[in-house]
Amino acid sequence: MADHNEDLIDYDEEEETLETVPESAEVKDVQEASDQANGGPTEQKGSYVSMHSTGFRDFLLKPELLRAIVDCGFEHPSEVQQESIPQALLGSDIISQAKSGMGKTAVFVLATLQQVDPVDGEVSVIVLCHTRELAYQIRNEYSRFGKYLPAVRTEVFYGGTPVQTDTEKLKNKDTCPHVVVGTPGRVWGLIRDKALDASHVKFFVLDECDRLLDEIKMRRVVQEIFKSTPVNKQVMMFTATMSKETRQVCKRFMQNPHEIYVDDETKLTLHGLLQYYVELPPEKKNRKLSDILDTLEFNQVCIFVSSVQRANHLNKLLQECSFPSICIHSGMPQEERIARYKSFKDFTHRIIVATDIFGRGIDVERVNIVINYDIPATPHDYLHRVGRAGRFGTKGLAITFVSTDEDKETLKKVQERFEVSIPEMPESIDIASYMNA
Ligand SMILES: Nc1ncnc2c1ncn2[C@@H]1O[C@H](COP(=O)(O)OP(=O)(O)OP(=O)(O)O)[C@@H](O)[C@H]1O
Repeated sequence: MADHNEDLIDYDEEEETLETVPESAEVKDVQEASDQANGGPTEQKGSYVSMHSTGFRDFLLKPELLRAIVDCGFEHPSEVQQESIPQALLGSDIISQAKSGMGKTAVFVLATLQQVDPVDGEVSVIVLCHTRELAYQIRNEYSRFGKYLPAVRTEVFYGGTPVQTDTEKLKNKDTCPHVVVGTPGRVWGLIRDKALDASHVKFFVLDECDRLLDEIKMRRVVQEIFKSTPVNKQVMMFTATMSKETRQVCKRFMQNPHEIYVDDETKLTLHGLLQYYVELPPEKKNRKLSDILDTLEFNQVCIFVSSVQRANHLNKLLQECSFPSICIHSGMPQEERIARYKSFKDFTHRIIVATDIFGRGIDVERVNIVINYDIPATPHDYLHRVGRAGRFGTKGLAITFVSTDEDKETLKKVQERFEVSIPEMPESIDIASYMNA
């Protein structure tokens, strides 16, 4: 099959208008009731995640899922899990917005695994996201949480890989997945070519939904997939950032959705994250970067740049200076992209130079420093990129290089929008302030 939708996978995000989202009254009620029942919210893990004494057990999940949750080392649900999982399990459509790294993935993975009734040869769940690496990561989350539910098969389908392999899996009853995770281009290609029969889908999930729906080309593809599924299904959407307009677009895919906004816009900044900027001319960026990497302690670092070419160049330069770096961007073969994602996740490399394909959703626990070598295009992008450090309330550090008036303007917008003060990077930074003990 011609792979003509592949260009939809990596695209430039457009500027969006943000607005403050108040916590919905209903969410507040649930929250208050839960706090009362549990003697108030509690702080756990010595971190910045607000937890509740309610446990995963209270969600009445299947024992197989509870076992897997224990294996994952999850002790308590985070706030977004606390708010969203019970609603999702009731079958209502949900839009769930919460800070980066607070466990939104587990909400839909657990909710779908709990509810799915696997029938061989039928795809029951479709999960869409905007990059191939994220799709791969989500499939792995299905494997982690579904390890004691062997009857439920999950597959990931994305572009840049042989379509024949996907088609073969889908046409054989014994290998046809019950859960399909994928990027819109490939999933639509498979449906359009009748390799994937979406007529049994009961759960439709969009992760990073604003990214999937804001850009008109991508939205059209998502719409096509949506239209090929039955009317009666549960629709769930997740993101950390969403404009008022996007929220309206999301709602058009849903029936009376339960809207869960754990954090209003000004609270989306991660509390465990130290944020600084460095003002410097472009020609001094390399020197400064090298100084930072030499001086600061880090477990793993993500360095974001604005283009494929700059990623290649900077990575080469770092390697020539003996820094253990790799790069990842859309200009490399798909297998190579996944291999690099894995080697970074497995701690084989400690520094990754990346374009925005790595800016959202990607979860690498040990990343404690993010460097915006090139400032991101929008405040939303900023929030997602720096959210790669400080996952699940851990400490982290984000440093943004600012060179032009435009860069300064973007930084100003970030500070205004998220009510955060980003000071100039001091001469020295206390290790304890950004390294977890
Ligand atoms: N209840 C929990 N207890 C401990 N760790 C958790 C819990 N829930 C999620 N995590 C871990 O927190 C990390 C972040 O989770 P996840 O990637 O789902 O965040 P997210 O909200 O989707 O972030 P983003 O907006 O960046 O995509 C993951 O490593 C996940 O395994």
